[in-house]
Amino acid sequence: MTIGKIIDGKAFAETLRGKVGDGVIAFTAKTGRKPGLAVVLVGEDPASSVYVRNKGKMTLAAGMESMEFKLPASIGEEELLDLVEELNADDRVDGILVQLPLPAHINEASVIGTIDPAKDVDGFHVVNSGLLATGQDAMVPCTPLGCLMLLKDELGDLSGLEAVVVGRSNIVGKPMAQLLLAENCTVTIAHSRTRDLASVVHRADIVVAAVGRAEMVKGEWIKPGATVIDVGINRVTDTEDGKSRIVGDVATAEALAHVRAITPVPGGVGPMTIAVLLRNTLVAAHARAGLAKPEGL
Ligand SMILES: NC(=O)C1=CN([C@@H]2O[C@H](COP(=O)(O)OP(=O)(O)OC[C@H]3O[C@@H](n4cnc5c(N)ncnc54)[C@H](OP(=O)(O)O)[C@@H]3O)[C@@H](O)[C@H]2O)C=CC1
Ligand SMILES: Nc1nc(=O)c2c([nH]1)NC[C@@H]1CN(c3ccc(C(=O)N[C@@H](CCC(=O)O)C(=O)O)cc3)C=[N+]21
Repeated sequence: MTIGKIIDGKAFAETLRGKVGDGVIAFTAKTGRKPGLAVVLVGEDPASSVYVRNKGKMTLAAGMESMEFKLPASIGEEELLDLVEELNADDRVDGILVQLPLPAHINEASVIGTIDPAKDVDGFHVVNSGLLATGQDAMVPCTPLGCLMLLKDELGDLSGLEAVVVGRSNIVGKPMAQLLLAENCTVTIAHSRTRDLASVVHRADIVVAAVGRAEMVKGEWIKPGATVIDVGINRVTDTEDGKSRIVGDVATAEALAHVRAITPVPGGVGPMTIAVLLRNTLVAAHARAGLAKPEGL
């Protein structure tokens, strides 16, 4: 039996971060300042704290300015909106990321809608999602853009391929579908009300799983030779050693016998998300400084 390839997202992300680092040096030489990324974390969600710490570390390693704002979960919406306005007005800040989800008493859409679209390095503002949906130059959400980079690296031209995106969130599923459509894929978006998910997935040359359910996409659902991108980050407790580890939305071990290539969890899409965040921040810094878009990113 042939076994599929495991796509090394970690290595790809490292290369991308290296290119971003070169771009940062050039930007700093031209403008006399470093690109700046502000990350806002509300509450104490331990998983979120890990992402924020990693992002902060990588931002500094790429030569950028990192600003972190840790706010208590009890903060009012007005106060959070005021902070976003301050960051909008701060010239040192090129990118603003407000970690999601926010506590239930805060309206996420109002917070995202308050971010200056030019600093919206997550690409979540309706201006950016609208630009993406209409085929215009936009800030593109980091995770889907990272997935697309891996797919193009693996497959080259995606034109005409059948793509199935499982999940329709605003942060992963929907923008992923838009990107694949722009690459001329025939795109299906599946979700919790989809009937016979197994046979929908079985049509796909490209499967992107962004569900948030540990190993729900089974190996036998995958069409032989398909390429699978596993976005899921699910913390599970190992039944054998009782230790906690993270797994994706795809049953990877089973899927390996069917796929052409698949991203692992960890070491697949996650590191790409952070690398693209830095890339988007560098791109935003160039646009705000009136400089041409950096090449090769
Ligand atoms: N690696 C990375 O960088 C990132 C990873 N993630 C991870 O990706 C996963 C998805 O994240 P996100 O999009 O924010 O999640 P959401 O919970 O916002 O969306 C999940 C989607 O999956 C669908 N879904 C849920 N259950 C099923 C089911 N049984 N069958 C088919 N579809 C189903 C939902 O459908 P419906 O709309 O009908 O409810 C929904 O559209 C999570 O594990 C998250 O942790 C997220 C962001 C970045
Ligand atoms: N405004 C906003 N933007 C986001 O992009 C955003 C967010 N909110 N909320 C949470 C999700 C999740 N997310 C991840 C980023 C990196 C890894 C990552 O680096 N993962 C590594 C390590 C995982 C580990 O071992 O813990 C990996 O998969 O190899 C995972 C998940 C970004 N998100």
